[in-house]
Order: sequence, then C-alpha cells, then structure tokens
Amino acid sequence: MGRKATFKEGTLKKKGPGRKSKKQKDPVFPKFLKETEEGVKKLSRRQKLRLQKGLKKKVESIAKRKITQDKNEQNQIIKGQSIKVKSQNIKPTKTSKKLIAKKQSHGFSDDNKTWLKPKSIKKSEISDDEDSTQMSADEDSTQMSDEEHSTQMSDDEDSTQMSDHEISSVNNSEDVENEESMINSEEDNSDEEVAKIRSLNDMSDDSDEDDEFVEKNDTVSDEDLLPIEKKNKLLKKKLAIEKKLADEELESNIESQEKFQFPDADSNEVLSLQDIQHRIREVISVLADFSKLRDLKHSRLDYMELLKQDLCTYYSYNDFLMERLMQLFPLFELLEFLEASEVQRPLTIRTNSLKTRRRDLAQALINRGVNLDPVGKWSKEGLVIYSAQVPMGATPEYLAGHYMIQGASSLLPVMALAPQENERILDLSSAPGGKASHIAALMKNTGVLFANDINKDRIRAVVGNFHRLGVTNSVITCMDGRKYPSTLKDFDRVLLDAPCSGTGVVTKDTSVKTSKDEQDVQRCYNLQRQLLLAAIDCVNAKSSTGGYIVYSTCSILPEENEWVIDYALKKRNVKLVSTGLDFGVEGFVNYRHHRFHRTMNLTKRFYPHKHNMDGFFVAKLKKWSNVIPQNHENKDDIEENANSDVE
Ligand SMILES: C[S@@+](CC[C@H](N)C(=O)[O-])C[C@H]1O[C@@H](n2cnc3c(N)ncnc32)[C@H](O)[C@@H]1O
Repeated sequence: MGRKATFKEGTLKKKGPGRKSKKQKDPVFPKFLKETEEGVKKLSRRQKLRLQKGLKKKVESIAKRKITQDKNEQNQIIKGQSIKVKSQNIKPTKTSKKLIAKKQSHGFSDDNKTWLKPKSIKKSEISDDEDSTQMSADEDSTQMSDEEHSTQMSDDEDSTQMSDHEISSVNNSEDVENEESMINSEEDNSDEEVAKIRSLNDMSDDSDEDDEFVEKNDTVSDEDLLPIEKKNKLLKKKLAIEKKLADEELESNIESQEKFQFPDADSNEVLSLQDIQHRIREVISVLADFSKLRDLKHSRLDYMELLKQDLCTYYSYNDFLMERLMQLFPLFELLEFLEASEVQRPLTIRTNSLKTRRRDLAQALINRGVNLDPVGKWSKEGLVIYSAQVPMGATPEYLAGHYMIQGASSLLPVMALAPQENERILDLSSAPGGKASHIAALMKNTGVLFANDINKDRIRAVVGNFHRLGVTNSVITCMDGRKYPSTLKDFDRVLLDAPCSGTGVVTKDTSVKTSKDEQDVQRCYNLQRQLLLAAIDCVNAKSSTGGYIVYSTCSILPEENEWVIDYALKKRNVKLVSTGLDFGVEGFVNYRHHRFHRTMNLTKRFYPHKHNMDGFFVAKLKKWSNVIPQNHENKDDIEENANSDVE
C-alpha cells in the first residue's frame, strides 16, 4: 500500500498504470535528503559564517597552543642548561603531569580516562541537550550546529588550559611581556588574515614547518613573519641573552672559587668537620698549584701548617704524628692513607698446617656459616673472613688449633724468613706467638724453634698458643733480647718482629694517633737498633742453609725501619737481600735529606691504602761474616767484596 517510488526502474515490468498510480505523481524527496552532484551538501550563508567563525577560533587556539608549547620547551632548555643536575631530581607536579598527559594524549584511552571522563561526559551532556533543542528549532542546521558546538567547546577548554599555562610562562618571562603584548595587539588586528591564511592550508602540520623555516632562514625580514614566528624569534633572542649571562656568572663563580681565602690568624671561627674537610681539599689544591693559587701574604709553610691543623682535627691525630705522615706521603696519598686507616682491615686467619689443610678448614668453617675466601695468591695458608655467624676465636676449629687469627701482614715476615725443616731458628720477640707458630708450622715441627720475649705475661700467651696449635719443636725463653747472643747463638735464621710505635696499625689501636711523640719513636729506634744487632749476632753466617735475619715492624716511620737497617748495615757484616715477597712498595733509599744504603730498595713497605693490610715493613738481611767490624770507615768496600761470595 502507499505510494511507490521508482526505485527499481527498468527491473519491474510495467503492466500499465493502475487506478491509484494514474492519479498520483511520483513522490518528491525532501531536498536535504538528496546529495548534490559533488556529493557535498551546500551550506547556507548563515552556516558558512558559522563555519568561518569556527575555523578562525580553531586557528587562534592552535596558534596559542604553539606559542605556549614553544615557551615551555625553551624554558626547559634553559633549566636543562643552567641546572642540569637539579633537573634530574625534579619530579613533575600533579598539574604538570596532567598537562603532559593532555599534550601526549590524542583521545580517550585507559591512561587518560580518569581526567578525561568527567569533562567529556559533561560536554556530551551539554551538547546532547543543546542538540536536541536545536533539532527542534532548526532542522537544517543540525549537523552544522553540532560541529560548531563541539569546536567551540574544545576551543573553550583549550583556551582555559592555555590561559593557566600562559600565566606561569609569562610570570617566568616578565621581560618579554611588554614586547609580547605589542605583538598580541598586532596579532589581534591580523587575526582575520591569519584565519584566512590558515583556513587555506592544512592547520595541523604547517606550524612545525614554519618553525623550522624560521630557524633556517633568519634573514627573512620581521615584517614577513607571522606573529607566532615573531614571538618565537623574540624568545630565542631572550634565551641567548640569558644563556650568555649564565655562562658569565658561572665563569666568575669558578674564578672566585679557585681563589681560596686564607683564614685570618686571629679568627676564632669554629668550623664543622664538614667545613674542615672542605678546607683540607682547598688547601691541598692550592699547594698543588702554589704559584698560581697562593695568597701572596702567606708562605707554603703557612699553608702546610693550616693543613696539618685541619688534618689533626679531622682525623684526630696529634701534631707530631701528622707531621711525620705529611713528610712520608705526597699530599694526595696522605689523604688516602688517612682514610684507609679509618677503616678496619678484613679479619684474616692462618691455617695451621701442622693440624689441617686450608681446603678442609675452609670447608669446616663454611659449614658453620662462615663466609670466607683465600687471602690472595701470595699465601697458601691465609683466609679472609667476610662474615661469620660464630665468634672466630671460639669455634671448635679454633680451639682445636686448626687456625690462628692473624692480620694478613703478619704472614709476610715469616714468608720472607722462609724457615726450613731441621733448622735452628730464633724468634727474638715472639709474644703472643703468631709468627713463631707460623715458623714452627713451616719447619713442620722439625729442628728447634726458640721463641723469646721479654714480657712474662705475654710469654704465657706463647705457651698457650703453642699448646693449642700443636707446636712441639720449641724452646720458650723469657729474656731481654739484647742479651740473647751472650746466652744463645749459632742460629740458622732469626726473626726480629721488633717492638715499635705501631703507626701502621692505627685502626687496631686508635690511641696511637694521639699518644706517640718524638721520644717514643726515639726510644723504639734505640731499642730496635740494639735488638737488631743482637739478632744479627745470634746468626751463624756459616750456616749451610741460612744465615738470614728478617727485621719487621708494624710501623711506617722510616726512623723505625730504613734507619735501623741502615745502622745495622754499617755496624755488622750483613747485606740486604730480596724478601721474596712479590708485592709491596720499595723501602726508601732517599728520605727527605737522608740518604740510606743504595740497596734499601730491597726492603718492602705495605700500606693499608695500597695493599688493604696493616702498615708494615719487612727487610731481609744475609749475614756474610761472623766477624763484628770494629772500624766502619771502609765498610762499603768490604761489603762490595763480600757480596760476590754470598748467594
Ligand atoms: C710486635 S710484638 C711481637 C709480636 C710477635 N712477633 C707475634 O707475631 O705474635 C713485639 C714484642 O717485643 C717484645 N719486646 C720488647 N722489648 C723486648 C726486648 N728487649 N727483648 C725481647 N722482646 C722484647 C714485646 O714484649 C712484644 O711482645
């Protein structure tokens, strides 16, 4: 029923007009349902105006967004250049995160749904309402109204965001504000033109191309530039000026920093430890380039004195010891030594080869939850303990004498002594017996080991340790080592691990930092010299296997080491030989104005900052004659001749 349209013309065979068809014409479709030839609906004048208005606003909004984006990017560049480090720590604020998210997001997604949803709902609600109202009012313009409305809404939204954003940018660049406002007024005037130009081009792509164009063609006159481009150019100029100023400021800062101000003598300013540490570094840098950085009113001595005081305060040393250390090390190395001396050395143990093997001991200790490693390739017995769930001095293995707790450096003198089986060996100052028991182990309990010490209480520790460790080849004596040669001699080898100031082991005994003075060192030096001569006198130069003396201290002061050896070289028929230790630094041949024997480089020094062990000194002497020289004047010549005979 009803009217029939000619939809299938030609497909249906006409049987001749019916009664109704004769009476009625073909239905006429409403204009708006038909498509024009071009396939595009023709717009009314009113619609065209609306479209123009909409496009104009869109151009404005894109232009504004572009400017703000440029400003932000350029602001970021400045920040990045001037405070690079800070920028790494800056966390985006909530607002900036939102803005970034808005910038990056091109539509609704799971990422932006939380912030996008409420607004879009609101917008769609409004547009729906309005659309329905408009539909009833003006059906012809429905499609247009929807477009226009959504454009307006998004423009409003954009412009709201932009204005917030712009406020912050403008606050950051007050200088440009006036110039910008001038351009803005110019921009307003040319808005229509811009809209026209923009509507002719693809609006989404051309702005970036323009920027590039401006960058590449700075020669283009300002009149030819669009307002956005003018703004961009201005901002770039401003950035260049700011960068120049920042660079100049940085340079002047560096210059002022380089010039260290020497403190006034009568200044009672109390400095924090941090300030002192800072001043230490500054003074060291002045001393490193003294002619350039010095204050002409102050001598190098003044700087050294200031540095010494600061180092004493910072590391808690007395003047005397700090001065000695400053004489011993170049300044940069001194700091390393002082720092390393603040740190405990790793706990090490020596496997007692008389009772066990290192591998078995390590396994037994690992089973008890001890975390360990071999101490290094240089030792077959040492183990370094990283952590232990049990006290290392109370394990069943310790009580059974499977190991001795000893610093790594304590292994060195015995290794240098290189005891042989069936020898007659003396440890002149042996308590508590760490090195002596090591000697016994290397002798495999053969021969005879004499373990002496002047201190009765300490000698008990030797007895206890020997029992625990299973040393059975020993004779323990308690006497003044200086008198030993008059009682016992003809030893194949003698170890003198001499009493000393302990300046190499300040980590173990921090009182050394403040308790030692010139007299103490002098006392040690005198005793050491006498004990060394006694040790030499105890050795039989004609020993078929030995004739060696090893002298060691846990001091790093040359007075207690090279000086003592130098003295012995002059007083006895001994010569320095290699310690056999393939690491450590050479002893001093020259120290300040002192000149030691040229073979002093055969001695070895060990440092906490270099070898991660206590400060130590080891020298090995070979006695080449039992004759005690009376006249020392031509001693060097005699020794030269003798060197060819020995080893
Ligand atoms: C550095 S400790 C020896 C440590 C020992 N070598 C060890 O490894 O266990 C120095 C020893 O020299 C001893 N001593 C000091 N003066 C002495 C002297 N005149 N004669 C013998 N021993 C002396 C001290 O009693 C002290 O035990």
